[in-house]
Amino acid sequence: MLITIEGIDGSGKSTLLARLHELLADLDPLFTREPGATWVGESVRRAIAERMDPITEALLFCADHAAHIDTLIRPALDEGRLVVSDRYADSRFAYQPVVLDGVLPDPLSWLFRIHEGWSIRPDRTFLLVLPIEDAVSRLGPEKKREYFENAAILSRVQENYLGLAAADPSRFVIVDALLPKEEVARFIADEIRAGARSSRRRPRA
Ligand SMILES: Nc1ncnc2c1ncn2[C@@H]1O[C@H](COP(=O)(O)OP(=O)(O)OP(=O)(O)O)[C@@H](O)[C@H]1O
Ligand SMILES: Cc1cn([C@H]2C[C@H](O)[C@@H](COP(=O)(O)O)O2)c(=O)[nH]c1=O
Repeated sequence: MLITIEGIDGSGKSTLLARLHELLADLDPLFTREPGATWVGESVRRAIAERMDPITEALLFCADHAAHIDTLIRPALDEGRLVVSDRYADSRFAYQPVVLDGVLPDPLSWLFRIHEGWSIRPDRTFLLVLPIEDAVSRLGPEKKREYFENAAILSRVQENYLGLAAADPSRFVIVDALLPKEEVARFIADEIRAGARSSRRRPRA
């Protein structure tokens, strides 16, 4: 079963993942992330830091996703393991349309087409949602942030996430990221456990 955790910068994903490691340890999940689970992720970080052109950046994120699926996600799913990824394809569908706005006529369709035929659809996606000003204040001083991490961009990214969730309500679970950390983690851990139990009863398609 493939679970993904999504949300804007500062929504609490890393904090949540650290707690899920403890709460779900008995299920022996593969915890992984994008970008950064493969060496391709290092080129992505470099592209972000150097403000490479947006198409190069988008394609590097996609290359990281392909390598991530090939080397980690597919093998783990084939072994029947639970996989929990901190960011996944929806990060592309939420962030890159903002960065590619004005560069391509229809960035989201372009991104969907690039993923077609090889990406693996998550079984469930938990989307952490919070007011932009809370996310930005959690991120700390402006000069230390990556260029995505400003209120104007994050507000558009969160709108994109909410659009994706509205279009796919059976996959997305929207979670109030202002709730106390422990409440967020326990709610999501319980949902993952319930999903894992029912997927054991169902053969994989
Ligand atoms: N539910 C919460 N309530 C209050 N503060 C929180 C909550 N979750 C996380 N935080 C705090 O918000 C800050 C950002 O959290 P975290 O690094 O987990 O976010 P993130 O989504 O992983 O960000 P990024 O995508 O930029 O890596 C941290 O200081 C963390 O302690
Ligand atoms: C996977 C992915 C990520 N991003 C952005 C989102 C963040 O601002 C940075 C780095 O991710 P982190 O986990 O918060 O450190 O990259 C993106 O724009 N597109 C993507 O596909």
